[in-house]
Amino acid sequence: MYELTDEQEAFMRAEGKNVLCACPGSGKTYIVARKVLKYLHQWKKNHQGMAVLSFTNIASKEIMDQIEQLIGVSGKIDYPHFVGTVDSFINNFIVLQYGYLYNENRARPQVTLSNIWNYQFRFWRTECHRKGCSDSIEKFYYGIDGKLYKNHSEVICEPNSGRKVPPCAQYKKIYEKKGIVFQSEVSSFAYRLLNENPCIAQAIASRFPVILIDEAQDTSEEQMAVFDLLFTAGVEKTFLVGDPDQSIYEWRNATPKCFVQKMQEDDWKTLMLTANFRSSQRICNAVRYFSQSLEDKAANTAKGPFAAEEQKPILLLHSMQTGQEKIYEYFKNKCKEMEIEVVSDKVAIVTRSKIHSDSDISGLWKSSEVEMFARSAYEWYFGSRKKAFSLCEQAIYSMTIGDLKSIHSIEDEINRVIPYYKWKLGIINIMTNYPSLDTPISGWINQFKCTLNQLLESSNLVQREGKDIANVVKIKTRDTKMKDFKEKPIRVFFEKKNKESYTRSSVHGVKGETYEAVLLHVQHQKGSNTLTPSFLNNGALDSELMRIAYVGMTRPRRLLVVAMPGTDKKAEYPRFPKSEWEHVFIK
Ligand SMILES: Nc1ncnc2c1ncn2[C@@H]1O[C@H](COP(=O)(O)OP(=O)(O)OP(=O)(O)O)[C@@H](O)[C@H]1O
Repeated sequence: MYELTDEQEAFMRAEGKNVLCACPGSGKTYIVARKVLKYLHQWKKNHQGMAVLSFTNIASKEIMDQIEQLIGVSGKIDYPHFVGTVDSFINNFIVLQYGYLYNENRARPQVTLSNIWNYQFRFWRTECHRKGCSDSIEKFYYGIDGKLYKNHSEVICEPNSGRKVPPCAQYKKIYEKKGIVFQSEVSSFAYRLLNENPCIAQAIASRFPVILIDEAQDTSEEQMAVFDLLFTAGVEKTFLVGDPDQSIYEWRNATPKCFVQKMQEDDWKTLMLTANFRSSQRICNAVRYFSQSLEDKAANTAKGPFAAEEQKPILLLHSMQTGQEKIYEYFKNKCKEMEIEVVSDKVAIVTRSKIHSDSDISGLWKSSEVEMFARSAYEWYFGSRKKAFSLCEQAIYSMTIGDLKSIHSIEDEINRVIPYYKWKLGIINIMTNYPSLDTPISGWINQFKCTLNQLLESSNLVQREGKDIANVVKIKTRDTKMKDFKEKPIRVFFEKKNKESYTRSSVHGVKGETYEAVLLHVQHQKGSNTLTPSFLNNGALDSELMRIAYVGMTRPRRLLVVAMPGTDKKAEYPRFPKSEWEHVFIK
């Protein structure tokens, strides 16, 4: 066990309601594991436990692994405690247990991703069909404010003459009565349950008197509203651990706002971890310009084994014509000069761009179609919706119509079988129902099989011989090199590419990781949500894009290089002052 810093000690002593704002490399998982261990040793209650929550199964597993390392034996934290994801906590302990109160049969609700029931409803209007509302009831949900939303926008619809509520709201009632809860509304449903039934909130608070949320900067507003009700209902000890500067999952409704707000509330105590055990002091000094939390504050203190590294971070400026290989060559040579071995767990080249090459497991995908679906899902969530559509379309075409190789125009071929506009809607329906990319790959495949089955059944498309779902949607079952690959979230198989000697990854793919040297490559790309030199120098610190840059820059221990176009030697780079950054020009 490490000797703890004063700040870490303060966290170990803390009781009541606490927010721990922890800088990169401060050992969040380590200190969470120590805290949990401390409580486990003291625990005397048989039917009340701790809830130790994070956002992905992988993160939960990391906490468990860390605890095992500390106690030196492998085991499981079992009843009465719960270690798992925020989603599974809300599903299992709130929605599935008490949701029966809101349906007519008093049955356990069904949480679902897609609408497989298609209940009949006579009152749709032409406009409802035109806007696509009649076909997408799973996109409607009540927010915690009680208002009806579709795709994050409030539904503002003039009710039919004589009707008090719009048809979508009436249709939604039918589903509600049958106990069908769509995944998108689980948190707001849980909120409503607790809000309208304070005794349930009290029961859960009493079942879990200690709640600890790791990576709490990624809590959505709805999730935080649910936890707020539990906190006020009597949870005795609460710990929100996170770093608002590292919130990079807005696409799944994560927002650092809730976390930051707690830091400002009087009844919450804010604790800080400002010692960085990962990076050199020079890196800590240089990256503070990209952190909102450190605006007008001192840099974090480097306390790790490379705290005193002499090498300044490098701003590598090149012309628009400079080839990528030249930039990488410079970086690799610099690594060699610093005696950093260029291997994938020590050296990483990261970009903001979202799509990367395939997994490291050979023969992972058992058909070209399943790979296209998985790739399409990755594009759908992280990349280009157009690419996602094209991949999904090709996979469905190959499963139901014919060989892709022999066709000239996919649209013409499809039109022979089914009107293209109907086909297009079908594809969109499949994509909007892709399971989350945080699902472990084997679970993702199983969930996707069910969704695809339902969606193909509801269309008139017939699967070709040998191309049925069971044959096509399949992955490898065993791998000798990576035995636990089935437990890994599916996104992992697209985020990294370790085939070269170094790691190549999107910033999302290296979140939480440590390397000796990192090159953040600011590629020149068109588009509003890309990193550019001007954004890095002048962009808002509270934007997700800046946080993505910050996460990338805070991964290395010894060498940080940021490469971007810039040939004017007199140009100003306000966030890369020469006192902290070495400016290097290459042609
Ligand atoms: N008191 C301590 N003394 C020495 N090392 C420590 C101490 N506390 C934590 N550490 C180590 O510091 C390292 C911190 O890195 P880690 O990746 O866990 O940080 P983190 O907070 O998760 O960072 P990030 O949020 O940037 O991913 C870990 O290896 C951890 O074991």
